[in-house]
Amino acid sequence: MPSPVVHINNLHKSFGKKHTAKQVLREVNLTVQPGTVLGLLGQNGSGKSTLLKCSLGLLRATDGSATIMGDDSWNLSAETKSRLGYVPQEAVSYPWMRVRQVIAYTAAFYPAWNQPLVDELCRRWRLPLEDRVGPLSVGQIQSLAIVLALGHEPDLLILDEPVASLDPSARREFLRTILEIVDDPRRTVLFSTHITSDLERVANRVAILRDGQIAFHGELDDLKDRFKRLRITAAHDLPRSFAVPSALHCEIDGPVATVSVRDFDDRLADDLRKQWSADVTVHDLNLEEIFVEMHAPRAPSQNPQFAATY
Ligand SMILES: Nc1ncnc2c1ncn2[C@@H]1O[C@H](COP(=O)(O)OP(=O)(O)OP(=O)(O)O)[C@@H](O)[C@H]1O
Repeated sequence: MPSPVVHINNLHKSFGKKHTAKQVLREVNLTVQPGTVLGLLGQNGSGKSTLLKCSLGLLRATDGSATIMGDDSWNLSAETKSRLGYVPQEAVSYPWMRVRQVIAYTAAFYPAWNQPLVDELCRRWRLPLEDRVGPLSVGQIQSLAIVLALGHEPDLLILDEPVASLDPSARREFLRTILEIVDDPRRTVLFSTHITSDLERVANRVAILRDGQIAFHGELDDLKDRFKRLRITAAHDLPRSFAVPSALHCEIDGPVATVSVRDFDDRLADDLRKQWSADVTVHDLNLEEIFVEMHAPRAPSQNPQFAATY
């Protein structure tokens, strides 16, 4: 097994003073191997940006640790920093400079700057090289930030909601670029997003933050194999006590039940067929549907087996 690019070990992060401290992350463990495209999902305020900043050493963990390429995040060496690219949610800019000048300024920090790649990305994203950065649109500033983070061809690219302000064609170009980058198995991408369809297109792994913890981390396909919607049509009306193991959500209408489950396997469908003399069909859920099911508010009594970690 190669050394992980990112390793987060039992990380806690709180903001504020002791008595009034607000805990945002607790017992977070996450390991990212080289060649991974990991999409980080979570509701607003779930701590995605905080986790990315702790990983990068931009925020200090309250407890636990994070390393990047084996280097402690809080004390990253210049060598490790030179192999990193980061696009924060609030992209830093130089409003008085022209786009061309910002690119040249940033390039000067990196001996191995790939100017042809930068030229190509500026062309694809139609960045106005002679315009000043200040009046650029939010989407143009975001595109510029991504170009600046890619110019030195980092081994690890960390992007915090990189496409939130991009139009559909710019988003498509961005996704194409990400796919090109990870064609090289040494490259790793970690990005947070709310756009689940984009994540499904480019990521091979997903991590879901919920209540300050990683509720799921694994392959996207594994997540989709586990979360299913069952339609159960029994011979007779189903009783009010009808329950399905690992159900997240259940609706009953006479003999028909529609149930979302988080731990599907074929035996579950067979057991239901036998127990209720039922016809059971199994339906796939897309990532957005899984995310919504995982976060849907439900009464504790509705599903006693429900647990925070999936
Ligand atoms: N410097 C800070 N001081 C105090 N609280 C903070 C600070 N930074 C973040 N928080 C709080 O931590 C929580 C998580 O914020 P964070 O920005 O990490 O969430 P997020 O998942 O990235 O949200 P979004 O999807 O809306 O961007 C929020 O409640 C936020 O107010």
